[in-house]
Amino acid sequence: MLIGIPKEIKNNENRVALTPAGVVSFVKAGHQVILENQAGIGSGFTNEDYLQAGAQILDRAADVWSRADLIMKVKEPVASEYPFFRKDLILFMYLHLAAEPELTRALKEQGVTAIAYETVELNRSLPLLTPMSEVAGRMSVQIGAQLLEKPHGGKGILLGGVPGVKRGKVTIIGGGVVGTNAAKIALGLGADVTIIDSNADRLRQLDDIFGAALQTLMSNPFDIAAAVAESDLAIGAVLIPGAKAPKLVSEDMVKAMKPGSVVIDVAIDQGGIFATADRITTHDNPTYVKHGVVHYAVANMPGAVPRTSTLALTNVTLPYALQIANKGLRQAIQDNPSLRLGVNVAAGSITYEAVAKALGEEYVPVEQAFLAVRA
Ligand SMILES: NC(=O)C1=CN([C@@H]2O[C@H](COP(=O)(O)OP(=O)(O)OC[C@H]3O[C@@H](n4cnc5c(N)ncnc54)[C@H](O)[C@@H]3O)[C@@H](O)[C@H]2O)C=CC1
Ligand SMILES: CC(=O)C(=O)O
Repeated sequence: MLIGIPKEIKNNENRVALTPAGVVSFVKAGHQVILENQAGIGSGFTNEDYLQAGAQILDRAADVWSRADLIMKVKEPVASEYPFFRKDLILFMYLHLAAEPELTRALKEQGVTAIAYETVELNRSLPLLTPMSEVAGRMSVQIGAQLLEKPHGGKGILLGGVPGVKRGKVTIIGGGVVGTNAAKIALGLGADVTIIDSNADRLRQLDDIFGAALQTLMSNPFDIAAAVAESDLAIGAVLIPGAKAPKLVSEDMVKAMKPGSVVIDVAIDQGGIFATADRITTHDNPTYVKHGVVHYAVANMPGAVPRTSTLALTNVTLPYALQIANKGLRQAIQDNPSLRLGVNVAAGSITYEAVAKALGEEYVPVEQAFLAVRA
């Protein structure tokens, strides 16, 4: 198979979908890799590194897209990439389609097979989302702490406090991978941390992990409102796989926060859980102020720490990509139910139920979608 790696073009997205080590694995398995000029440079990998690994470098993105059978990227295609879509193309990358109706339409119209990293599922976990959630969870507190500083628009609070002065309050809504990693860093800084989740078993696990240092709360509007109102930093970390994020924090709840408080909606890639996170921001211009509260809503947070993120992401995506290349797509998804769950669009249909529901469209199981084409 011919695997294509375009350079990421989203704002400040410095990750790349394949490392030179990944190229070696593909080449050893009898495949070819074509890479856009300088695609890896933001992550510290030069053209020379890729050439030595056995890849071919092409100058133009259009050539990579038009020649490859399988395009691996990190982030979802942006509008200028839609013209590259074609019927026999396989895409493997983050897609977040519940929040991307235009992209979904373009994929369906062109008959592309689109596999989303974020819905590949193994033993009730999301192995291709996990490492980036670890990164974003840790970053959320690092960034929140900085935004709370006065020169960054915050109320001038040091999250850990100092002896004789109260520590800052952090509320994390969603206690999965992002939430747990945010809690780790916030507790490490000495903050007063509360995690809210709708899953009682998850709250028990968190209590076992962190002990009395962490306050756990069951998710309901009353407790969310009370916790958010008294937070210096509130973090959105809820996920219902494939679906649009539920708006758990209303505009009134945000209005009840003190001026200079900070909201980091990590779940913005799925639409966000704060009603006031009404736009996606970029690393160039990451914040805006609404009701006196500083909001951060960057959908590609790990793109700012690309060296760590590229290595962590490609560690987990490569084995799945190799299965697609070695067996062909249809055999690979037949043999591996985890990978099958990643197929969001195929043969002109939406093949992931939560995405179809979020967009108000018909859901067609992937086998049926392929059969319809053959018939
Ligand atoms: N902005 C960015 O750059 C990044 C965003 N993300 C996003 O962060 C979000 C969270 O991801 P993960 O932590 O990996 O997901 P996860 O599946 O590990 O955790 C989600 C948690 O939300 C909880 N939850 C579900 N409904 C809830 C409700 N009504 N109230 C409270 N909790 C509820 C679940 O029980 C679960 O513990 C996702 O949208 C993911 O795509 C992840 C990485 C980077
Ligand atoms: C999860 C995701 O969308 C990201 O890492 O950018």
